[in-house]
Amino acid sequence: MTETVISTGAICAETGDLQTLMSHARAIRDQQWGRTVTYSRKAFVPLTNMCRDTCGYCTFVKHPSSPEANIMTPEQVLATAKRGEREGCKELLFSLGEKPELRYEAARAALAQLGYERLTDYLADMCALVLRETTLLPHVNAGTLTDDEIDVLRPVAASMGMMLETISRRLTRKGQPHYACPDKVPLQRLRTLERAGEKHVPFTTGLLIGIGESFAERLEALEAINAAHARHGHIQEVIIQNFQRKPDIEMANHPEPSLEDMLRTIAAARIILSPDISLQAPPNLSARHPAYLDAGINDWGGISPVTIDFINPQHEWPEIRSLSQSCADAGFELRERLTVYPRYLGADSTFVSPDLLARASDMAEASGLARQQQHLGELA
Ligand SMILES: O=c1nc2n(C[C@H](O)[C@H](O)[C@H](O)CO)c3cc(O)ccc3cc-2c(=O)[nH]1
Ligand SMILES: C[C@H]1O[C@@H](n2cnc3c(N)ncnc32)[C@H](O)[C@@H]1O
Ligand code: MET
Ligand code: SF4
Repeated sequence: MTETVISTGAICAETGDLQTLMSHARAIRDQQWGRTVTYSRKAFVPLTNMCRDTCGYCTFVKHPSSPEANIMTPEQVLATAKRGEREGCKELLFSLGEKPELRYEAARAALAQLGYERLTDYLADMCALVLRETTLLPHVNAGTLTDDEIDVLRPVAASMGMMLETISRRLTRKGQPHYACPDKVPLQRLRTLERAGEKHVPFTTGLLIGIGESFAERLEALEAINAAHARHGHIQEVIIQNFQRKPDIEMANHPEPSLEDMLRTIAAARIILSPDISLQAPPNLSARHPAYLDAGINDWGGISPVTIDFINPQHEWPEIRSLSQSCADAGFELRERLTVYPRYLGADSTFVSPDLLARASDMAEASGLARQQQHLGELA
């Protein structure tokens, strides 16, 4: 199966010559995206760290009995958003635990204190608050979503996302990272991808690499993402994220994926996925930027000048200026983008709700100008 990855010749993505594989991937990237690599300047809001799942790799999640368990108040959300706005951010990334109220009384109580029964309704109101009080565009990364949840979030989120993580059901068995995680059952993740497409939501997804999946399973997952995009055209970007070991997780002794493994996977993704899907790898999860560019990525994802990466808190964001320099050294221009990609911002787009569409289009236009001015400023 792995041999069908490249149509132009029989090269196996798993064991074939790495340089050949990467040069195929680069060629596709260069043709579609050129020598521009993008990022979104964002502020990160971990709305709650309570979650009904217990992924073996997650350091973010806290049991409701932990003193660190919390739901952010509207005041806290707004404070972060305002700080981001002052620092020139355009995206507010909400990343949070999934449906804790379905599992824990303490989560229901905390939500009730805020006046809510369902976390998603609170999330939607926090998106609305950010839209009302700031210039930021909300991006929601809240895991699996029902039809109704998408309907509630769609009017107030410019884009949404959920990592598919893996397509492997094996990883839901006892002793595996997704054991007893109802939201990490691959069929549920795939259903969310499909629903987002049916409802025309610009969508981010991706794979978590090195949690016990086989190489063939990664390719299968990429094929599934691509098939959903072929049906609906909604996948704006795919993230290839390397598992990061941390001392306080179940997988504290699980090996991290090697650089070569990451490069093979990134290149395979670029070759399998439709060229119009942006390919992203995070710049803070390794000092591997130039190699990732060589393997075919065109985006670094959200980079925050104001908040840490709450999901991988030990990894600092590269300063945007120094990232820009290292991209330039590799022959790429680093450019800012919005959370929603330009192709969903046409005047007759059905992918963004009307109010948000007008607003995001204006921002795209204005920031294009601002960018030019900034560039000229730097030259002066
Ligand atoms: O800072 C992070 N941003 C993460 N983001 C944010 C992402 O980098 C940007 O928000 C998007 O590229 C939109 O601009 C995610 C977004 C998703 O929709 C799904 C998963 C992720 C995962 C992360 C992550 O681990 N760390
Ligand atoms: C928001 C996303 O963060 C990713 N995520 C969660 N824990 C880790 C980790 N230890 N290393 C890398 N990525 C992680 C998951 O893929 C999740 O979907
Ligand atoms: C820290 S993970 C944040 C998003 C969601 N809980 C997921 O796993 O997909
Ligand atoms: S990765 Fe997401 S779903 Fe899994 S435990 Fe952490 S917050 Fe919950």
